[in-house]
Amino acid sequence: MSDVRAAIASARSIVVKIGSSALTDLESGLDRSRLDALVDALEARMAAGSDVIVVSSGAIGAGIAPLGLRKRPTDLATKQAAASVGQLALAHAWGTSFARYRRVVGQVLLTADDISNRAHHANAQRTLDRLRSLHAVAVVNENDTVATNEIRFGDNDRLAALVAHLVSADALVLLSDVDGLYTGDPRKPGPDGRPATLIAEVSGPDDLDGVIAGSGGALGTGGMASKLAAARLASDSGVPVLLASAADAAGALRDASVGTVFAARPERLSARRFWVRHAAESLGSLVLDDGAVQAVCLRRRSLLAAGVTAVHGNFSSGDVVDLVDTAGTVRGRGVVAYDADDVARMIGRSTDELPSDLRRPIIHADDLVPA
Ligand SMILES: Nc1ncnc2c1ncn2[C@@H]1O[C@H](COP(=O)(O)OP(=O)(O)O)[C@@H](O)[C@H]1O
Ligand SMILES: N[C@@H](CCC(=O)OP(=O)(O)O)C(=O)O
Repeated sequence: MSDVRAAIASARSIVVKIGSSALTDLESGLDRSRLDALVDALEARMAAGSDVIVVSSGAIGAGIAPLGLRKRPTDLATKQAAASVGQLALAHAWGTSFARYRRVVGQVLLTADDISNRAHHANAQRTLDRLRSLHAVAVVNENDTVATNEIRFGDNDRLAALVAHLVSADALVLLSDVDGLYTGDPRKPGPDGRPATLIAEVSGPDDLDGVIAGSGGALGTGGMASKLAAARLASDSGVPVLLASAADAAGALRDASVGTVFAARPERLSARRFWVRHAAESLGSLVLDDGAVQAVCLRRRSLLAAGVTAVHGNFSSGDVVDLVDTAGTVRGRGVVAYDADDVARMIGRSTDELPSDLRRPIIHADDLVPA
């Protein structure tokens, strides 16, 4: 067995995320027998000595049938209404299913803001920790009814990876309707007409070269791209990831013998760099010329005004901004040292042309993270 699988199999604390497609269908809503099978597998892992936090999608999926809607809503207000109906059913179903084992469940609803904001972050951490010490299972979901387009998590894959980071979990398990990462969407033939093949282990970004991460099904939201982004986020915080089918939950949780595993990076990203890359919301962007992209994103130098060609957004000193190249691709992120209007006055000028109070780099190398 590979080292990564062994680490996941023996992880003391794990976060397990279950996608909408694994728990709900369009016509019948929540599938209780599938949920019971998942709870059996989770309970077996807990009986073997692991602490488990569940991140459960499915609120919108569970709210579709009771509201008489025929497909997954696309507008925010209907999604939020469906989530408010479905979350009640979802939390109740988790509670009833775990009650078969006399296990108590606590519902934890979070938004992206709760992870970026230090005070909320500490509260969420404390609640999760206390639920664990009381032997209750936390069932986490995005707080859909208060989340807006701007602040909502891209999806629960990201939320699950942020929760794994928050509680310093030893492993993250993503359970979906697909049995792992394929070279392309397994529902479609690849560009050469051949079927996509399963990738058993991803050791680093090079293993993803040529992989096509497509969109999700009728009920899922994130698709494979969001699972890869979540795996990267977890890997940056030193957490290995297993992606498997919810139908294989028993094997996935027993010995990590199924699906695709993603190795954690050897050294965790520092807390500051992690926050810049993953938690903070970007409030603007700076366009960099080719020389600045090379210096900053590849050679990790500080960003000077001379390499910036345009500035967008209304940010203040201390905010996080995206760094984009001239083709519009995001190449990194950083904490900007000046307000947007100061940056606008400085761009394209060499340091000795600038007044003495504007001679610090626009972004210091320690505050920069490549994409
Ligand atoms: N490269 C790929 N490998 C595996 N699945 C892929 C890939 N590209 C796209 N997919 C699709 O992504 C789907 C899983 O995403 P999604 O429906 O959002 O799941 P969930 O509801 O579990 O979050 C799979 O059913 C699969 O069809
Ligand atoms: N929070 C929402 C959607 C979450 C979501 O990311 O869905 P999925 O891609 O199936 O994990 C819900 O519970 O329906």
